[in-house]
Amino acid sequence: MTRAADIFREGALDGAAVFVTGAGTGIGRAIAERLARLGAVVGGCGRRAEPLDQTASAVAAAGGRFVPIPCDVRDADAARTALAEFASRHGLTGLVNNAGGQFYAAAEDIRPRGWQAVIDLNLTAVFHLCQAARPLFRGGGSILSISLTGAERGALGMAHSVAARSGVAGLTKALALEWAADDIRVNCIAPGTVATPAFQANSTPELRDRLRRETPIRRLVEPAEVAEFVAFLLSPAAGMITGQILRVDGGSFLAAPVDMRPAGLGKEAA
Ligand SMILES: CCCCC/C=C/C(=O)SCCNC(=O)CCNC(=O)[C@H](O)C(C)(C)COP(=O)(O)OP(=O)(O)OC[C@H]1O[C@@H](n2cnc3c(N)ncnc32)[C@H](O)[C@@H]1OP(=O)(O)O
Ligand SMILES: NC(=O)C1=CN([C@@H]2O[C@H](COP(=O)(O)OP(=O)(O)OC[C@H]3O[C@@H](n4cnc5c(N)ncnc54)[C@H](OP(=O)(O)O)[C@@H]3O)[C@@H](O)[C@H]2O)C=CC1
Repeated sequence: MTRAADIFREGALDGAAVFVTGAGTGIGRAIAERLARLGAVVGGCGRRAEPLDQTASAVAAAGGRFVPIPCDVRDADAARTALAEFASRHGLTGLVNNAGGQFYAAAEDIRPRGWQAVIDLNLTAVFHLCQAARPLFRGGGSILSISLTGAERGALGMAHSVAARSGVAGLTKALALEWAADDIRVNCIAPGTVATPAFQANSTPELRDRLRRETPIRRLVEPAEVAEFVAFLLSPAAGMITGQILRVDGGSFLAAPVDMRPAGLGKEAA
């Protein structure tokens, strides 16, 4: 069976202009490439120019349009400027808050700067970009934030990230209500484990095997499966979907969380 669904017709997103954060690598790159193949012009940011240029080359090779705009989303002014620059040239119909991440640590080992770094990246930057996007949407828009499955259930070794993602879940619902009258939809996608290079670099084969076994559908999520869902939620087909936390996790929300604390990485949760 083909795992990475590829269900949309060519040109399904013609006329769309979507800004994707963290578009140089992993899930963000998969999203950027897919949206561009469907006809959207995609603006992508990240701190490093080189990965963005690689996404630009891949998109161009497939005949699409990708505008690399390096910036740090934790710098609110720089992020606003990057988004406004893209929107002034191409318009804006969608925003995908994908840049994010964390380190794994027991709650008692998270120091103030580590806490702040994760909250700034995974929550505060998302708020600033949503706020910046609002006046740039003309005639409606769609905002998606990439979160993490299980945030609302809790997780071991990720207290800072779970707190930030829970904040994003609340923000998603609040903005969905406030902006619905302007046809701005706001949703959150919560993936299970995705075997991106970044995740591989921060995990052992044993841990990945365990995460696979603990996922009711016995495999990890593919970036293309997140990207396809993003395309759907940005499209008019999802016109009545807003304020939702939508999991792409093979059912792992229903299973016991894996202990991500360094001392017990990959072991059974107690
Ligand atoms: C079932 C679970 C599945 C999990 C699935 C999720 C997977 C993913 O999300 S993977 C894809 C995302 N990629 C990453 O998470 C990797 C990138 N991570 C980071 O870049 C950092 O963790 C960051 C988000 C905190 C980035 O912050 P930045 O400001 O760039 O980082 P600094 O190096 O300056 O550190 C700031 C602060 O944080 C402390 N810190 C960093 N690592 C640790 C650690 N392992 N333990 C404790 N504290 C840590 C660092 O020490 C700094 O504080 P001070 O030392 O006090 O200055
Ligand atoms: N992989 C997984 O298993 C899962 C991932 N997720 C989430 O999905 C998202 C993407 O993850 P994934 O593709 O695996 O990870 P990556 O680390 O590959 O992607 C993160 C991207 O965000 C960019 N980024 C990080 N910090 C900043 C910043 N301050 N400003 C601008 N860009 C930034 C990075 O580029 P640069 O370094 O150049 O800035 C990078 O391209 C993250 O939010 C992650 O937490 C959720 C569930 C599971």
